[in-house]
Amino acid sequence: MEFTKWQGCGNDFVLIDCRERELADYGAFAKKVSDRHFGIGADGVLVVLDSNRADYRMRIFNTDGSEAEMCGNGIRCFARYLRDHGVTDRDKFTVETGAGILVPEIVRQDGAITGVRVDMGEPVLAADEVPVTGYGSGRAVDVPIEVAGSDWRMTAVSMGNPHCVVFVDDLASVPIERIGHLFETQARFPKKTNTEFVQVLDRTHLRMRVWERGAAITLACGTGSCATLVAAVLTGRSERAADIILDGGTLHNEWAADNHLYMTGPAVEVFSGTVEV
Ligand SMILES: N[C@@H](CCC[C@H](N)C(=O)O)C(=O)O
Repeated sequence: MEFTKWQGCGNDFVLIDCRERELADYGAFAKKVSDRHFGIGADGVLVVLDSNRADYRMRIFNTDGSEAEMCGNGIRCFARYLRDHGVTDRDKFTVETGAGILVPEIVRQDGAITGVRVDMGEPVLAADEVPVTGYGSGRAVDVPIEVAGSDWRMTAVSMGNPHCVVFVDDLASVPIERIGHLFETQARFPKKTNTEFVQVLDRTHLRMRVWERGAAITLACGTGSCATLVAAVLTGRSERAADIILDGGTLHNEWAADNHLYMTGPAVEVFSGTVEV
């Protein structure tokens, strides 16, 4: 099977176009090819499919084989694949995802593609829809949570997939390698969770590191960057537009007046090849 390898802010993906040929088990494929020693190496697998509700459909599988509802860095790579490989001749189109129908748009400067801007839809804040339990059905904003024997404060946001946003004073002192998995599997999150640890640099610059559900530490998380902005605005920490500075690059996000999140950032093809399935 032919594949292309992509990265957006260092969050990397194997992309396969399955419009002509579906695989029997995408989860098993993702587990196998994501392995950095025995496979191609990636944070997940993106699958291009036809849709009867939108122009295209994207599915995303984590390195552990689980399927996620959405992937922010992934949808930018997905959009550039469609444009660069001539699948579409349009710069703006609709993509069906597990988080609904989203709209990426190719960004150009003097004609050259510089990135992708995505209408990421509206954040979901109702606790039972994130889902997170134990905080009623209202919003879980700046609420206490116990993880790894310590008391933390977090804001729960769904961008189609669940996020737990934790603001800290000193990001460098947070042992994410040790505690990330304990946040992911905290019993209050019935579908597990992605966790963003965030240090506010100023009202338009937020430094974020992530532990991703089903994939562990990655260099960036697009949906997580949107959840971070929402949590920062709701807790009075930032303006409604900010740069989210990740280990692998920077995303510019805006929570606009229409309640939609708009995320802008890079998407780069790294190499292509053929893999046995
Ligand atoms: N890296 C992604 C998110 C991928 C899915 C996530 N691990 C989950 O299980 O929800 C992004 O850029 O949003």
